[in-house]
Amino acid sequence: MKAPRITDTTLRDGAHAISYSFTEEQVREIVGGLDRAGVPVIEVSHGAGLNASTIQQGFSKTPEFDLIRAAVETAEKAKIASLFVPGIGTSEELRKAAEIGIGAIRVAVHCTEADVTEQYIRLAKELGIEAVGFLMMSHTQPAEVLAEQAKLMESYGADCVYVVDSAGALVPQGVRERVSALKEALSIDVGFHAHNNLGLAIGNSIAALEAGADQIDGTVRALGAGAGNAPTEVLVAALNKMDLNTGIDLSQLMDLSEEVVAPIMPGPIVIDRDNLSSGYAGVYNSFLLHVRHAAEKFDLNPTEIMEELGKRQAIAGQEDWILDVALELAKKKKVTV
Ligand SMILES: CC[C@H](O)CC(=O)C(=O)O
Ligand SMILES: [Mn+2]
Repeated sequence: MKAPRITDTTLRDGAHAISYSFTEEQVREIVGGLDRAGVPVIEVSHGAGLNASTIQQGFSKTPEFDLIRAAVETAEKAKIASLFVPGIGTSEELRKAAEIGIGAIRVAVHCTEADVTEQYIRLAKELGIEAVGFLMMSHTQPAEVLAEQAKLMESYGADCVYVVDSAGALVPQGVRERVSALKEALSIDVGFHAHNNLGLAIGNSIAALEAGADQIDGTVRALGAGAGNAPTEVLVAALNKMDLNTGIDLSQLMDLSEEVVAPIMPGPIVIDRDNLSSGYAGVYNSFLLHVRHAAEKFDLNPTEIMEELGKRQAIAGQEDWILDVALELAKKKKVTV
């Protein structure tokens, strides 16, 4: 097994957990710490990607291009990446981010919709930056389907394709099957992005590595949507124990986690009832904040909404279903009372 390339996405996936409130100062501090520790790729953007600061996705406190510029100015060695969801972001934002100096774009789509990434993966390559395909909600499809979708991304010029466990619903066997299928089908890198709803973010990342994954995501102190991600510092510690040297300084990462990231967090990331029910029902983690708001508004338990979204197989981009579901559940309750 070889050491993976680590991408830290605290400043992107973590934004979901703190209502998109990162400031330029926080970005400079976190990028500085990650860069000094030797993390090679740092992702910065709205949690739902470029141009996602909207009423549907949640408004950013600071314009994202200011955050991306701060990151690019701060990083001395690390490559700055951003996330891009076709339809939320447009070519204009992708060009602007490249102009500011990002070195990679991760193009994220539901895992059966690789065809909509073509235009953006090709544009990224024209702009001279790395292009990564991000197959979200990968638990919903069998390995063969994911491999076909990943092959499409490779044919558009992607440098890597990720299996993304958006709902934290996969177990190690499922991760192994999916990563192995992509490794067999592709000649580019394969990555894995975990969420911790079933307490398996680190275990699943190790399973991905055993199946040949080349790139793995983490977030400092697990700061990410819902149940959070694989904590980058824990991942590095586990890899060290496995004699896989990522070149990342563990003690600097632990300091960053304790002294810089923890104070920003409203509380520790835990697998509470909402997060466990979301992973168990296979619901997208980024829905959590919106589900909690809807539950409060309609006096419901967030778990009821999660279970119904799971039954309806809601995917990224269907945030508007959350209110519909909550309204329907509230009406039903009134009728039965
Ligand atoms: C498109 C936003 C989303 O949070 C991407 C991601 O990290 C995931 O699907 O897990
Ligand atoms: Mn995520």
